[in-house]
Amino acid sequence: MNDNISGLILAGGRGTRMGNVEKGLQPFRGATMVEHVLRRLAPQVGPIAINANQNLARYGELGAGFGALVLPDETLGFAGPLAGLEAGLRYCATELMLTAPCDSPFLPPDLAARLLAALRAQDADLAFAATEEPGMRRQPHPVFCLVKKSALAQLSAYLAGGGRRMDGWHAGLKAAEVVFDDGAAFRNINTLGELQSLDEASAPSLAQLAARVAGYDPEALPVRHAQRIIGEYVTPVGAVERVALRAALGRVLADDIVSPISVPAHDNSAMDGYALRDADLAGGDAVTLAVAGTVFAGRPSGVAVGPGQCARIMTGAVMPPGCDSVIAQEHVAHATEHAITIAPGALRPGDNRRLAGEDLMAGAAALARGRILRPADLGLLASLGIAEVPVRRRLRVAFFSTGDELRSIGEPLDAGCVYDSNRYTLYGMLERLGCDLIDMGIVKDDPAALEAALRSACENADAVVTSGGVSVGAADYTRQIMAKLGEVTFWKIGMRPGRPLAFGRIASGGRSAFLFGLPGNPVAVMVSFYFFARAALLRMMGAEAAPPPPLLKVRAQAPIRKRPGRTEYQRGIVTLGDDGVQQVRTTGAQGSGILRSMTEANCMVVLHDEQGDVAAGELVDVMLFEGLV
Ligand SMILES: Nc1nc2c(c(=O)[nH]1)N[C@H]1C(S)=C(S)[C@@H](COP(=O)(O)OP(=O)(O)OC[C@H]3O[C@@H](n4cnc5c(N)ncnc54)[C@H](O)[C@@H]3O)O[C@H]1N2
Ligand code: MOO
Ligand SMILES: [Mg+2]
Repeated sequence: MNDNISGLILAGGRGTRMGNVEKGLQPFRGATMVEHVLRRLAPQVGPIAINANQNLARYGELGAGFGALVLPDETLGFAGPLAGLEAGLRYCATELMLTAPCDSPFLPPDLAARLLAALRAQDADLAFAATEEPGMRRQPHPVFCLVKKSALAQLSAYLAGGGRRMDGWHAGLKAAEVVFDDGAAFRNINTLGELQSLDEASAPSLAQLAARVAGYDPEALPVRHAQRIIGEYVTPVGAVERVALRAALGRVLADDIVSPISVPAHDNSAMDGYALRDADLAGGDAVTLAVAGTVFAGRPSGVAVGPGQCARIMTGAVMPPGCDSVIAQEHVAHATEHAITIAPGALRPGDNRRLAGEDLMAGAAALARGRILRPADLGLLASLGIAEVPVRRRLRVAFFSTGDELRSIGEPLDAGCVYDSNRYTLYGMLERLGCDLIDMGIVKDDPAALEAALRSACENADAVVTSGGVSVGAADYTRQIMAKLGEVTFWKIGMRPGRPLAFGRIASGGRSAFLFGLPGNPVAVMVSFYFFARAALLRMMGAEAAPPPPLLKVRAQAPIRKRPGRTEYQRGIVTLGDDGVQQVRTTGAQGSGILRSMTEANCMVVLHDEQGDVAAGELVDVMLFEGLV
């Protein structure tokens, strides 16, 4: 650390190349971009600050652990990095200041030391980094700059004259250019695509993940193993946006919310009644107290209550100093405007007093990141006075059906054809997860059409969900094309329905997307979605804290046939038995083409791998379709 150098992270831009997202706050390898820069820069400098013009509170929270202050530009209108440099230099209390942009998570650990050495050696006013790669022209990086505070006057004059060039302001000052040989260290991340691909570069391949599963057999893979591999392979999308409180319903919270205030802010009354001092009730006899005044909700208490006195108080009104409890007005033995009488034992010390912070204490964790915001969460955030929340951007999911036999609604149903229902169930399931959808219609069993559809889906979405063609039929080209476009694996899962499943990642046009190739049978597609795709998509949405729906134990109303060695998801109907206890029966025929079984059911009966036939009265696991919230 060099106490003679202040650090300044430049995060004041508008991130236009990232689609106006706040660059410094984008998640990257388990932290935000600005945190990566803080971690690298803080050890090289003394005081450190972040120049930002939006989301100041969030930068403040992230910087707090490094003792970093947040400095907005003093010039209006996003004048570029020089305005940040000016704000930093004005504030700077050391001889020198070192700047780095917030989108350079790999900056060199010896940046300060090397720039300082050159600045001293050449007796320069500033020193900045440059890189030289074999066969390329030398590239200056003027935002990685060590500059003397004394350069402030020249900078301010340049800005006042309308100048904006990072490499133009110091004409006339002595500048040292320091060549670093590690170009990658100065790599800045300009687009969300770059951010994502760098994040992915460190991820294990599907084959590596499969190798970690003991006894891995793609032809007979237990459900839990497939779920694990999928969960480890998918990665969350990075981008974060801030939305108004109401718009956050159903969205994934991107950051922990710490309570900025205590709720309630003051001790207050839980009843309309009289606030009093517990000491006055100590005798064990009936007590008469003089009414010293009245306290209404929404105002400071303003009433002094001495020994032998009480105050008339309304629900929610601030407790007067010295008062410990409240007696509800209907529990007072006798009351006039001026005095009340309380019978012995009518009240215990502390009754009906709500303590300041009993709901939430200032500084306490209110909501954890990764949570899907529900109605109660909106209310809780409102109670904290929070108007806007950071949420992950919506996941973009492209989906289509495959098969020559499929017809769209409105088309005549030719001989041997069926209407495409999977696209509608998929639409419903994806919409309920809160994804942005790209419905790509029906794609024929034709290699060129399939390839074009998969490429386009991959270039426009984070995830691609298809149905059909993943089994072994002669016209199923889907597998072949999927495998051609990326790392895709084809499993036979030990389950029913939903045995065949394709999963992986495909790439096209410099973009990649996770692929879920679900089986074509109308029940199989839903079961595969619920038990594989759903959790994976939630993870991609950043919803780590969203718990899976619970399994409940319910009594089987009749025997259920089940073959050991595979997981069965039978469609069930939970009802209330005559004895008032819940019971479940199956919907009857469980064929994976019988979609009616899904509409009749209100739950899935989950029969695990090792389970065999179920006797009437035995408890089975069920997962209810409808959640309350
Ligand atoms: N020899 C084998 N045959 C099959 C196996 C197997 O292991 N060996 N697995 C069976 C299982 S289990 C399933 S599930 C299906 C899955 O097949 P595909 O994913 O290849 O799907 P398709 O052949 O395209 O279609 C199956 C079935 O579903 C109907 N379908 C497809 N898409 C839709 C849609 N969008 N809307 C409505 N119905 C749809 C399609 O007409 C077929 O009847 O393979 C078994 N065979
Ligand atoms: O198991 Mo398939 O998925 O019959 O429907
Ligand atoms: Mg097939």
